[in-house]
Amino acid sequence: MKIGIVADHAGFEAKKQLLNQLAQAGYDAKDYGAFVYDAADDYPDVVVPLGEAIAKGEVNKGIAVCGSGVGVSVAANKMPGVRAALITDGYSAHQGVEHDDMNLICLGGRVIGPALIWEIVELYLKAKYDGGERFQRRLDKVIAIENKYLKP
Ligand SMILES: O=C(CO)[C@H](O)[C@H](O)[C@H](O)COP(=O)(O)O
Repeated sequence: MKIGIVADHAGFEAKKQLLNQLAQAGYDAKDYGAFVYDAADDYPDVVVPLGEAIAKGEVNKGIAVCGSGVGVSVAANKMPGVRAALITDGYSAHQGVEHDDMNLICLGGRVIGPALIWEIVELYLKAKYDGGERFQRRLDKVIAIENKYLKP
């Protein structure tokens, strides 16, 4: 499984810590930026390269961190193929993958601490899409919305 990670300035420290934790746990994680701390960077610029990598299939699961997790999730959900959600608890971290095939988890570096972030990320990465009939029916409806409103 290929993992991609991004953060703006408000998630920069959390990303650094996560990259270490992911490497220690044996995950193949690629950093898509920001590569230097810049208090004036903007979450849409930061999340787009990861959204593109998800859309192209270069990344199976993404992690995006900003201050609240709201900005990156709003921006990323404008990109076809990206199913992003702001997650603050363990249940949603795995259920979002199992039921909804979430492929980008968005976290608030100013909201939740490092221990909870890692607990959430581990649950997210270990979870697999269930693929059951009702989940696929709903996902197909989400894809139909995407095709109607997001694609030219
Ligand atoms: O948290 C966010 C909103 O959802 C943004 O992504 C930014 O991290 C936040 O707005 C940054 O705030 P700052 O005052 O510019 O540091």
